[in-house]
Amino acid sequence: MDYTTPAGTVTGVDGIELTVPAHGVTVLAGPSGSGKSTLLRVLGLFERPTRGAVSFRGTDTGTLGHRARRALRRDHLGLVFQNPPENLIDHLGVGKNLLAAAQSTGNQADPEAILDRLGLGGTADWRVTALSGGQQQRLAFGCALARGSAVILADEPTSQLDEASADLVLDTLRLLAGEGHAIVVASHDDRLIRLGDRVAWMHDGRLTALDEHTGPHTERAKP
Ligand SMILES: Nc1ncnc2c1ncn2[C@@H]1O[C@H](COP(=O)(O)OP(=O)(O)OP(=O)(O)O)[C@@H](O)[C@H]1O
Repeated sequence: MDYTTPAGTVTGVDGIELTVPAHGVTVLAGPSGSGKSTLLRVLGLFERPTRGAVSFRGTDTGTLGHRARRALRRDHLGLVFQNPPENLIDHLGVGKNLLAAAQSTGNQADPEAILDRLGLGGTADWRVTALSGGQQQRLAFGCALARGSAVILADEPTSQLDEASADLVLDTLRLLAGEGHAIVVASHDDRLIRLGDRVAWMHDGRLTALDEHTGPHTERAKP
């Protein structure tokens, strides 16, 4: 993925070969500037790669037109940004955010049931601004659930949160992965890296190691 800048061409990621399984948590890890967010945007079909291909369930998304890509993104992919308020519609209440998310894909959703599962029971009538950052972030994952997103992509979802709120987001990721969603998350957070079923280590825009994790979650060393 190349970017044209006043200083010349900058390569965000290059030569990445990665298969994201339909279930479990895949963490994109690596230092700042290693290409995690770029890869997430390419996987989330927000950017077309300059070279190479991104396939979803066997379809090369490069062969799709703009509308078909947008429909695929809307119906199957949920993106959760780093900054909690960016993920929500602030003039709608908590429950209405979930309903709006479900309606955007023609899905049926039970806001109360989703809120209960996320530990946010009883907040359906609250304004989203009355929720803490961690609660807003969990609601953003709830919106991806309401949309019925098979793949949920999240960029540094714990970086703006205190430790206790981040813990609750980690619980939410475990819950979603346990319910059969594919989670792809870019993060520096060691606890999130330990939670991953697989960790794609990145450096200078390249994939340097893929750490598959099959047993109970344990500490893992950075390559
Ligand atoms: N829109 C853009 N225009 C120009 N260069 C970009 C753009 N997006 C990313 N880059 C460049 O691509 C490289 C990878 O950036 P990226 O943001 O993907 O890294 P990152 O690992 O997510 O970093 P961080 O952890 O700091 O968010 C960097 O050199 C960055 O400057």
